[in-house]
Amino acid sequence: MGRKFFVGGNWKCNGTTSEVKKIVTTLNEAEVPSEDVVDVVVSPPFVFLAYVKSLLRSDFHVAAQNCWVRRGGALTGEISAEMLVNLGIPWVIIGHSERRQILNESNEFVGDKVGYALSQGLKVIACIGETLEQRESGSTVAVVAAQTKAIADKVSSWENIVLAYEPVWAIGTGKVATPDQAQQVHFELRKWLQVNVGAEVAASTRIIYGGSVNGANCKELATQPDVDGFLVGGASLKPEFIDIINSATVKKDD
Ligand SMILES: O=C(CO)COP(=O)(O)O
Repeated sequence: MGRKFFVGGNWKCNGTTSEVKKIVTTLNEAEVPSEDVVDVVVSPPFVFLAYVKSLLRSDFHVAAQNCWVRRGGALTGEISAEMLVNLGIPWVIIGHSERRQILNESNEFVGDKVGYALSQGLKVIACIGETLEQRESGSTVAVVAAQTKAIADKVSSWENIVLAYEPVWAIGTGKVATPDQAQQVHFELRKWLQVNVGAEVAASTRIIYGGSVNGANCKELATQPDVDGFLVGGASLKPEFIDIINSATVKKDD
């Protein structure tokens, strides 16, 4: 298969300077597989990006948690993709459910953002996922397909995209998707990419899982053939994030 494992740490709106320093020190001292085996990307709040980048070991990378949908300018409070490029920030998370839900970011808006960020040279962790209500009504696949389509409509190359499947009901709830539940949706997403984008993109695009991943449940999730890594919230602030990075070497089920 050859998809490199990807582990992202989304710190969300957390941290003080001293807490950030402590997390980075732990990461810098960790024994983990090489960059050939796993991509590790941590995403601090904007205000700590430059600081984290300056302290962080060179085999780990940083991501912003958002960026503006088009070129910067008279947009008080926003951060543009160009600024991230200027700071040497390689990655950005786009379309996280907290922004979709709390800040009403639509599928189209998220698709536009992904397209613009890629056009500026950023790599994108694009987030999708259904709510509990949508899952219970049986529309999970339709919801994530529509979210993915809005992204695919604005993207000509998938080379710099990681797709993060994060069921909303599993985020911050301690209610992790079972390995089967995650695998099922990842499989459907890969199939969607195959039919609607192409076989090569489907085979090479990393689809990572997010939602209550921790040091104890990561290994079993990592055995699933279509789970190519994780986007971790709460546990990325703790030393167990190292265990999650190390799940990159778990053997996949056939
Ligand atoms: O939203 C997430 C990562 O982007 C997941 O958060 P938790 O790992 O805290 O559930």
